[in-house]
Amino acid sequence: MEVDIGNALGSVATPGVSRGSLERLDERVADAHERIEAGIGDREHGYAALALPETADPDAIRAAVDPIDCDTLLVVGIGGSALGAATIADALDLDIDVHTLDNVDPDHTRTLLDSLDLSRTALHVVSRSGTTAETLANFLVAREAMESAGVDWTERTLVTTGEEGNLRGLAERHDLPALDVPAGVPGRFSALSTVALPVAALGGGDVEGLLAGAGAEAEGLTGSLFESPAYAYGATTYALAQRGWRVNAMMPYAESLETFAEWFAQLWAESLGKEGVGQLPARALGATDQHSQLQLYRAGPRDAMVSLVRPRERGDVSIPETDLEGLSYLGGSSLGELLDAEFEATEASLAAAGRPNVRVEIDRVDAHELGGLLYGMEAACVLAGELYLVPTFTQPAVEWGKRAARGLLGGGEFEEAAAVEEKERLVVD
Ligand SMILES: O=P(O)(O)OC[C@H]1O[C@](O)(CO)[C@@H](O)[C@@H]1O
Repeated sequence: MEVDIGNALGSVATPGVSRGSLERLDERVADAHERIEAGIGDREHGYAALALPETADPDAIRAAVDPIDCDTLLVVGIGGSALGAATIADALDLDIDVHTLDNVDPDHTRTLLDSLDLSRTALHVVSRSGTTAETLANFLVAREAMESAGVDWTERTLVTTGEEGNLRGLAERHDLPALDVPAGVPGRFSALSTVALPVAALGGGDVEGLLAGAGAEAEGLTGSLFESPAYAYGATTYALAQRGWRVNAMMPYAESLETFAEWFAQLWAESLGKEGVGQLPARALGATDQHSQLQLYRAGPRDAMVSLVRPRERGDVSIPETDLEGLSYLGGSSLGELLDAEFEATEASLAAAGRPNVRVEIDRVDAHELGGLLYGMEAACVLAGELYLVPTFTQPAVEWGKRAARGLLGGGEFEEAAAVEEKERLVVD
């Protein structure tokens, strides 16, 4: 990935980041890089994610999926246990249909299961903890649907999970093919592992290409934001947040990268949102959200930076010549040219309003470039966590709600459940 931070500088954005500040910040980047390298080398919790280009084992993943013959894959997982696979499936041309069950909306789950030929569908059930309620509930519902359809689910279910937990027990009891989640890799950093790569392996995708792209980005991690695109992105977004730009709108200009923005949102929010700091990741899509969100990013509170992402190469569709009044300027050009013009125009429009934005470019949306983009954003996030001085690899704040929900469902005594009952009420209807 290539990162252009020109429109984050003080000469463009108000407030922006001066070159002097970037140079001073680069001293901290050098220290942080040493810390990160040491963590990678020692396979420390969290940092181990940045070793995946070396440690992931495509052959083991392929061996696990080889027995499974399907036209459709249903990924049953949530958060980091689903978003990586969904991003890969959305971006790459796979020869299977991929659906994700990453919520417990009864209508959606029912409609999706009813729409599938379950005899040609495989399940990939993914949970690092092996205890996540939504994932296990959806698995039980999907399994029952397969049984009702007379389909032997044990023939078509792959599991990725930790050493312990309900899911591990289930896999052993039914002798299901099971992959281990990589040690020391939090869910949101696990796209390039046994958590998400099976979708590429099952769908004829280029698993080695994904890892090679990530590896190339890893080689680019030097101790300076002026040399490493990932660190340039991580350091600049941090510096902008310090100057009040607390929202980061991730805006890819490719439909195939829409889910990437969702994946990025978990990475950025769950890693950096703690101890009162962090940046709110907003999901946007270019050019579509120029016609919905851009007004706010250009003229709303001075708190939103925009990250514009695009592939330099893409297929294209020419726009037919027309003599329709006012449209002849479009005739003879192409949708790709229009999209690129929109990208550059939006970038310039934000700059003209003194609103910071960062450009992220990849050559094209393929396995290699996607691997590099995912890895680059993970490394950017790890660096930003070092600069924010927060524990990047934990997410303690999500546990309160889990205990409350479990208590409400009779899954044990939890004071949080009681707090739900005591909700303050001022109902207007
Ligand atoms: O893989 P698991 O343990 O089911 O967790 C799913 C997701 O839930 C979280 O723990 C948040 O609740 C995320 O960090 C994680 O990606």
